Amino acid sequence: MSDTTVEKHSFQAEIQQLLDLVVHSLYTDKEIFLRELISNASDSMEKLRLIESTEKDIHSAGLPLEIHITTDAEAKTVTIADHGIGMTREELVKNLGTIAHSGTKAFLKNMKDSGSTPGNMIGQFGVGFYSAFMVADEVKVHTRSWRNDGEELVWTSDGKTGYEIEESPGQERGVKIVMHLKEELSEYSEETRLKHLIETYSNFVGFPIFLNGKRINEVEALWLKNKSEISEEEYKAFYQFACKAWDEPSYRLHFSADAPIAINALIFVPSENPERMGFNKTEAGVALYSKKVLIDADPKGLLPDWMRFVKGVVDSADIPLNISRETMQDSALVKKIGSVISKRIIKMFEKEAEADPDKYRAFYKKFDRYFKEGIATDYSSKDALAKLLRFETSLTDAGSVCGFADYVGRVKDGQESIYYLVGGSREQVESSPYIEAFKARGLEVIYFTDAVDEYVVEQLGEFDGKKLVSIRHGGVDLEDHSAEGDSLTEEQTTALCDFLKEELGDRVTSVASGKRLVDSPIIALVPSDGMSPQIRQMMKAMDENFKDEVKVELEINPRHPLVKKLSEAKDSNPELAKLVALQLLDNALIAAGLLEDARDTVKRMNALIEKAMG
Ligand SMILES: Nc1ncnc2c1ncn2[C@@H]1O[C@H](COP(=O)(O)OP(=O)(O)OP(=O)(O)O)[C@@H](O)[C@H]1O
Repeated sequence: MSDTTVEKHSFQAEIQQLLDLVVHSLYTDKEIFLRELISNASDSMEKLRLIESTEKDIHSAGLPLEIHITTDAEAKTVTIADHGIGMTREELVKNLGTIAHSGTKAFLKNMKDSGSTPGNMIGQFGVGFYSAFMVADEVKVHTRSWRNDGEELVWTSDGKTGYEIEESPGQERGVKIVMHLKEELSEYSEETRLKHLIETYSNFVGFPIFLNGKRINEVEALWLKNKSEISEEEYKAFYQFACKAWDEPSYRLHFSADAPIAINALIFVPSENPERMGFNKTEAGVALYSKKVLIDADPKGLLPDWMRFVKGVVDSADIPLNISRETMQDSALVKKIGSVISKRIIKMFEKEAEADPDKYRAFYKKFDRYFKEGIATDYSSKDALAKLLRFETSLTDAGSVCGFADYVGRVKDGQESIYYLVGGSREQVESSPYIEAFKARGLEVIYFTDAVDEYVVEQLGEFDGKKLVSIRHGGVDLEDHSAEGDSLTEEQTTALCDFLKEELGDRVTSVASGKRLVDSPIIALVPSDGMSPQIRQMMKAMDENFKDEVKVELEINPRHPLVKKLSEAKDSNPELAKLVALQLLDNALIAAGLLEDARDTVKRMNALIEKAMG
C-alpha cells in the first residue's frame, strides 16, 4: 500500500449514537477524558507485559513502558502516547469503529429508556476512548502493533460520521493519540491544568506518567503496600480508577496471606448496584495479578458468580504468568485462591454487619439479591450466607430488621423450628390468620416479603440445626394453648368435621379441629407437600396451561361462635349449613390467597344475604 492511500470508513450506527451522547449530553465533567485515555494506555501496557512472558517475537521489545503526555498551547493539542500492544489495521477498525462490549449496548439502551444516567458512569461501559471527542474536534490515533507484521498507521476522525486510516511512517510500537482541542476548551492544553488532573485521577497508575517530559505520578501497586501507609483518599481514588467505579466504596477488605498460598488482595464493595438500576448483569470485577502483572481483568472462575458485584485486585505470586485464560478456569490453584477470598469477603460482611447494623442495612437493601442468589447457587457458602440475611419478624417493629442469629438467640426453650411466613408485605402477612396461633403462644415468625424469598428459604432448609418451617403449611406441631371460651365437645367437633368433609369433598384433603386459631373460625393450610400461593402464581406466569387444583387442609376453631352455630345448623337447617360450609371454605381460601375463581362465591354470598334478610 502506498503512503497516500486513505481508507475511508463509516462508524457503526451505534457508535454514532454513542458519540452523539458522549459529546452532547452525557458528561458535565469533560475533564475525565484524560483519565479514560490514561487508563487505556495503562491497560495496553499491562497486556504487553503479559505477552512478554510467553512471546519472544515482540516488535521493538526494548521500548520503555511509560505514558507520555505532551501539550501544545499554540497548536491547541494534547497528545498521549504509550508503548503498549498497539493495534493492527483490523484492530483499529474493530476496536475504534464498532461496539464490541455488550455492556455498552445495554448502557445505550438504558440511556434511551430512562433519558438520563449519572454522568460519570461512562467508564464502566467501555466507551472510554470516545470521551476524547468531548474535548476535541479532531482525534488522530497513530499506532503500531506489537506483532512483527504490523503496519505504521494513523486513524483520524472528527467524531461525526466516520474515520480514515492511512499510513503513519515512523510510528513506534504502541499508540499515540493527538487531540485537537475544541476552541472553547483550549484550557486543556495548559500544563498546570493537566498536571492537576493527572494527580487527581491517575496518581497510582502502574506505569510512570510524564507530562511534557516531567515525571508526575508515583508508581505503586497499592495492594502490596502496608495498610497503615494508605490514606482513605488513596483507597477511594484507587477504587475509582482501577475498578472503573463511579461511586464511593461501601466496604473494603485489604489483606495478605503467605500460607498456604501467597495472596495480596484489595477488595472493594460498591455502594451502588447497577443491576438494580436496570443495567445488564454485572461482569466479574476482581482482577487477577501475579506479582503486579495483570493476568486477567475479569477472571470468570475466580469468585463465585453471585459475588460479581465486588471489585478489586487479587495478586498471587504463586500463579504462573503463562497461565492461559482457558486453563485458568480449571486451575486448582485459582479455585483455591478464589475460595480463600470468597470466605474472607463473607466474613467481612458478617463483621461489618455486626459493627454497624444501620450501615449494613442500607447496603443490604440494595445488594440482598446477590446473597440470596448465592444461597441458591453456591452450596459451599450457603450456611455462611444465611447469617447475612435480614428480615422483619413478628417481634421486630415495622421497618426494623434482624437476622437468623438474632431469632435463634431469642427462641423459647425446646423450640426446634424457625417459623416463617411468605407474603407480599408486612401488612399482608400480619393480617393473615396463620399468624394468630403463633402470636398467642409468643412464638416469633419471620416475615419473608421479597418475591425470591420462598425459593431461597427452601434451598436453605435450616439454620443452626433448626428447621425452617412455613406456617402456611400443615403439619406444624404446636403445644396446647389454653384458649378462652366455651368449646364444642369432642364429639360435636368430630361430627362437624365429618359433615364438612362430606360437603366439601375433593376440595379439602382433611378437616380437623386445630390449635392454631384464636380469632378466626377456620383456616386453610397448604399440605406439607403442596404449593404456596407464591409458587403457584409463578408456575402460572411461566405456563399458561398450568392447572393444578387447589387442595387444602382445613382447621376449624371449636370455640368460635360461628363454628358453634354451624354445628347446630347442620342438624336444624341442613340447607343453610351446606351453603355456610362452602362459603367458609371460600373465605379461608381468600384469606390464604388461594381462591382462583370467585364467581360461585359471589352468587352464594348473595343467596346467604337474602336468607339473612329474611
Ligand atoms: N492505548 C491503546 N492501546 C491499545 N489499544 C487501545 C488503546 N486504547 C484503546 N484501545 C483499544 O480500543 C478498545 C476500545 O477502547 P475503549 O476505551 O472505548 O473501551 P475499553 O477500554 O475496551 O473499555 P473499558 O473502558 O470498559 O475498559 C479497547 O478495548 C482496546 O482494544
